[in-house]
Amino acid sequence: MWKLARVAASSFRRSRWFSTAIPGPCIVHKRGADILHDPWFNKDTGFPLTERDRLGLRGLLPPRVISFEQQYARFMESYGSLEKNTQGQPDGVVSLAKWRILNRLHDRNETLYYRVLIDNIEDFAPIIYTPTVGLVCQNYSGLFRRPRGMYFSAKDKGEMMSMIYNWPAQQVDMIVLTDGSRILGLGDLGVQGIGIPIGKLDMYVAAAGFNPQRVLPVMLDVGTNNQKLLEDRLYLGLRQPRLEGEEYLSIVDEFMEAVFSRWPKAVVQFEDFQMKWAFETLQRYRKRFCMFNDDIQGTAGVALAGLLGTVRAQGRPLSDFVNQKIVVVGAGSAGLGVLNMAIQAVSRMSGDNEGTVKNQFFLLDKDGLITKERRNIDPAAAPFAKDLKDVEGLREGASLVEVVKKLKPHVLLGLSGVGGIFNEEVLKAMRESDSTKPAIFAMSNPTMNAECTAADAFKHAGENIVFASGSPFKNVDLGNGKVGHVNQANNMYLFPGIGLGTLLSGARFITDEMLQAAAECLASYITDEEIQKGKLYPSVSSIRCITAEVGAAVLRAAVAEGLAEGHGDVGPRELNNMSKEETVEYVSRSMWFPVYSPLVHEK
Ligand SMILES: NC(=O)c1ccc[n+]([C@@H]2O[C@H](COP(=O)([O-])OP(=O)(O)OC[C@H]3O[C@@H](n4cnc5c(N)ncnc54)[C@H](O)[C@@H]3O)[C@@H](O)[C@H]2O)c1
Ligand SMILES: O=C(O)C[C@H](O)C(=O)O
Ligand SMILES: [Mg+2]
Repeated sequence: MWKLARVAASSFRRSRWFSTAIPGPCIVHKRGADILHDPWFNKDTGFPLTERDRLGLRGLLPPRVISFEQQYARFMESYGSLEKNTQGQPDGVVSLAKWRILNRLHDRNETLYYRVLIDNIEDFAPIIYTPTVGLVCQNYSGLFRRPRGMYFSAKDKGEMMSMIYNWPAQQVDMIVLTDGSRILGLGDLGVQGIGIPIGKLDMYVAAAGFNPQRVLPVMLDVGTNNQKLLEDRLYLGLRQPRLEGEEYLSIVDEFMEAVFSRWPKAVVQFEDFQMKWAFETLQRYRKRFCMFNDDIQGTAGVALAGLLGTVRAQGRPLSDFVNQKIVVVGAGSAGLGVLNMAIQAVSRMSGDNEGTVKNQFFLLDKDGLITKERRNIDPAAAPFAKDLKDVEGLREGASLVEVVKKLKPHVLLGLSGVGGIFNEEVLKAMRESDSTKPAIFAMSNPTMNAECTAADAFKHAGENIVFASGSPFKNVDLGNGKVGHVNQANNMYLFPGIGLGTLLSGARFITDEMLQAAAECLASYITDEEIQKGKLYPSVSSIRCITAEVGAAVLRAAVAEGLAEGHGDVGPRELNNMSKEETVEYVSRSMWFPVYSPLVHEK
């Protein structure tokens, strides 16, 4: 236990994001106990005596003042005890216990919460984000203690323009919005899906340095089609079937108008919407508002960076991407997003138009290989349907194993939400891949929904593969001192940088060029040496550095397109004059970092 506290305390001091400058004051409009109950301002036992006097806190706290470092070490010690005391208990129980202790800190003292999160991001991301956040959403109505974020329901129609003013912060920079209809691979979780925007925004604070007082998680509760939830007496959402058609869209329209009328410069991320609404809302709003869909666009960039990495892993030049055979399993918002972006990349590399470059990509959904013979094909999937003459020996609806055996693809990429569909037979078939280093991406979340485990991938497809999963797995011990490296192919590598770069650019909307710049930046982040070790993505522990680079790439793309209007004191001319290095420096400097600021009371 002592050891853990020591480790924690030393990582606290080492944090490279710590600024030695005296933090500027923070204006607070409350006094006394109200401050202690506000996690934005609360310092617990850390209030200096002079501040206790100024803010009417004297006598409301035990007399001794505990330093931030000591508070940090104390929390890490409790966390360490919890780890020890829950040893041997089922994974879900342990993860939820860890989530609870972190959540309690989040609700009490945000400065300390974000500091421990930033310094220990590799250990804590799996708790506050994927995969534990999935379990939290499934159990949300029972776990609910305090509200976080805002809830707009179908019953609020006509009220949203005024409701938005109920949010206490003057300024909001980043909003993550869901309607709960496709939470990870867990389906429709209705109002319980609020856990996802909360987790994503925690990553925005930890990875991109958004000020937690300027982020807003939002749930649009338009009902649920999940019968179990509708019958659950504890369920906290509207007990009605989901709104559809124009009724649904009018709710989202009203919300978007309300948000941008109060905070015209905010960035909105759409998250975990079922496919039909994911695509429809993206088309509807992307030219009107500053928004993007993370599942379609963030995922695509992360997958593309990984796909380019697999070309390098084979010792081939990037231009060889155009010759890779890629099988995408899952024709939903994520799978189609990946295909669209990958095809754009091939078309740029080869100079051919998009229509002629689709041949290397193969798409399967729940009914197997999608060909032009498919009846009632989804219009979004139609452009990727294969002509039967281009897939000789395969039929409409061919199974995954048939497809892999026949095509011997370089890459097998799963975004199906179905756990285990890369079974032993499929993985063994990947041994015959035409690639010298076959790639397996089991990108579905959470862990139970991954198309295969890391251990199975290395066991059945061979030690020579490169492997990536959406949720974290431990590296695999291959024996004889060899290690099968596990990459986490998760959109968390991009969305924080997309959000921050966009905000700082002041662009009014997010273009394909900005997203492409983000993906290319991530792809180039990893060195050849790392690639040789099977690494396609950098370590999560360096997520702030990655985000600074990605954010700068997005910002520069906005400048290049003439979209940058600037942010705060930094106008378009200054942005335009910044070199690449200066832009990275500017983005890094703009990141909020958790330290206790002197609180100044103003009526
Ligand atoms: N790693 C990441 O960063 C990341 C990002 C986005 C989504 N995801 C994950 O991807 C999954 C899918 O997300 P989505 O938004 O595309 O969902 P979606 O519901 O829009 O699409 C799912 C697709 O999978 C297909 N499918 C279902 N069963 C199948 C089967 N047995 N074989 C082949 N295909 C099958 C469906 O037909 C559909 O086309 C989810 O688990 C989600 O968590 C991961
Ligand atoms: O939330 C994640 O971990 C990634 C992605 O957005 C998903 O929907 O699975
Ligand atoms: Mg998502």
